[in-house]
Amino acid sequence: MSHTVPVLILTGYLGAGKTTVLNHFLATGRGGIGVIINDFGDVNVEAALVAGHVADPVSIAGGCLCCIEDPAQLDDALRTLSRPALDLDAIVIEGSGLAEPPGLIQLVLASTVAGVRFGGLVEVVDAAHTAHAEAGGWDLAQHVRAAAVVLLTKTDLAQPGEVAEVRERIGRANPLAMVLDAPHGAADPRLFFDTAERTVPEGGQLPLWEFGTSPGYTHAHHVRHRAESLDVPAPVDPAALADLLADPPDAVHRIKAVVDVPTARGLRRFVAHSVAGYVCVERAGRDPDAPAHSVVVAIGPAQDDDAVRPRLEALAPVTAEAPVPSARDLRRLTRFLRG
Ligand SMILES: Nc1nc2c(ncn2[C@@H]2O[C@H](COP(=O)(O)OP(=O)(O)OP(=O)(O)O)[C@@H](O)[C@H]2O)c(=O)[nH]1
Repeated sequence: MSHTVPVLILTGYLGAGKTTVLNHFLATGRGGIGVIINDFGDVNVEAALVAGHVADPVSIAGGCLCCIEDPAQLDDALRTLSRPALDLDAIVIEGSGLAEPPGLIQLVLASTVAGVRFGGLVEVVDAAHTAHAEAGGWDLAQHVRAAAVVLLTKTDLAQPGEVAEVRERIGRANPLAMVLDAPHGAADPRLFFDTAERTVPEGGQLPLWEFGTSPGYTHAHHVRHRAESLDVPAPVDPAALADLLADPPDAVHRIKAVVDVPTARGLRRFVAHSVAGYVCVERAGRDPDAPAHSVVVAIGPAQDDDAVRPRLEALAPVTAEAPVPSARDLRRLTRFLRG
């Protein structure tokens, strides 16, 4: 049989921890891994969050892969990454936070690229924010049903009893899935390969592909979400950003930002995340000669009244002439720094 590269699908609601799992996997795993990333918004921020761990993540932005009508973009990416010269052990597709697992599986199964095969689906579930995700239209049962492995993140933030309850609900929806705690993405990378190995079912094994081809499955377009973004050649106001992250408009579940902030010692770059108002900020390196650049994306269930745009616009531009933010304003952002 000719060699085919397994394609693993990584799904999970907005901010569940997919990139964290992927980065942990890439940092601790062995072998060559190709990565395909799908951003829901037009601004391609996800690749920057994975970059540094992998040579060239292939990025598909501007919409959910599971909704695209023309799969050529995905096939192009799979064709590129499955070239024998690259000799990759696996390809991981990180779905956007809105991707429906069956839709993605279907897409991989329907791929015309001869060098790949479907290698299983790993669903990442944020154990601390399921209620918020469900309020946004995410459906736990629907998401875990097609998974071979379910990874529970944010177990460190969950209330007592919350993790057990989520586990129990997952068990009811998909008794055959392997459910594992993966705080801060810490899952054994071998799992991914094992998942790939288990795609040919033996006695009772979940026939994963059926979820992608089941005649009973019609792609229900996910609850309409809106991504608003700010992409400016300028630094942002750290205090306004801290306020937005910690107290986002109701319609926003997820914010991710890669921003420059002016300080007394020049521009500093930060990566910031907010999931249901839970904030995490990290420092990032920047080329001192590079011009200022800030990207902020806010995503959530669409609502008619737009409270999001003005909050984004309030972040920037911070011009070269503007006074450097006070140490107090800077601390409002840096108090969320991890470690
Ligand atoms: N405390 C805690 N934070 C976590 C854990 N896993 C992920 N995070 C944080 O949650 C935030 C979102 O994580 P990501 O990995 O970017 O989530 P994602 O699912 O890729 O996000 P989208 O691509 O926007 O859907 C980041 O700040 C992570 O550091 C965890 O187990 N515990």
